Amino acid sequence: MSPRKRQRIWDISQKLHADVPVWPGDTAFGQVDTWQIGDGSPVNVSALTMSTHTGAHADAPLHYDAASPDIASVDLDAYLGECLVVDARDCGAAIQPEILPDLGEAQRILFRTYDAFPHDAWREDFTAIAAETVTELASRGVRLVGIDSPSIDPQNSKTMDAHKAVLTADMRILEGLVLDSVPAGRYELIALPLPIAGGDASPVRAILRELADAG
Ligand SMILES: Nc1ccccc1C(=O)C[C@H](N)C(=O)O
Ligand SMILES: [Zn+2]
Ligand SMILES: [Zn+2]
Repeated sequence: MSPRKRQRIWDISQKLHADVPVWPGDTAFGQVDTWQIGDGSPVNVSALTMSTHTGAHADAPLHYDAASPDIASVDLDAYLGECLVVDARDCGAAIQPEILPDLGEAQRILFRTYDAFPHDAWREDFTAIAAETVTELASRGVRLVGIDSPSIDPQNSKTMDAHKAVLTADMRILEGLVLDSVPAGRYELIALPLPIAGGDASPVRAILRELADAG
């Protein structure tokens, strides 16, 4: 029997550290030592302080609707399975429906909007997703929409139109992905949120894996 071909993996998560850019006014990432090896302790243990929306993360419906489920209550199947990565660079303020390619059978769509992900500084001019695009994706059977931007709505949005369109279609959201090294195409997505009780979002370790049937 021929050896099983290793499927390539792309890590599409941001590294978490003290200087990771966060939403203006939100909680900065912090890490402190609780115990350290030596002085009577056999182990190192630290404690984290962070916004639930730090780095690559999954929004819970609770984030944009107070009566909706928390991140511990969402089904996991939306965050695991075949996805389509779409090159949406040069879309300006928001991704419009007209740029959508033929999605085939894809139920998960990830949009790349950066040439180079801004790891070192907050960029407020990020590309969002027009609510009409969310609605069009839902009409084509899409269950999860992801993006490398920190939000699917513009930073100054007060109406959260894209999130509300997601709520209407009961879709799921991934934000803060890093897609710089990922060519447009079909992949297996694995990006599972933590079961944080009452959580409005959860960090995820998001990866893409080459599909077994890829040529
Ligand atoms: N931390 C925040 C604080 C206030 C308002 C928005 C944010 C966000 O991070 C945006 C979020 N990722 C979103 O789901 O749109
Ligand atoms: Zn978020
Ligand atoms: Zn969001």
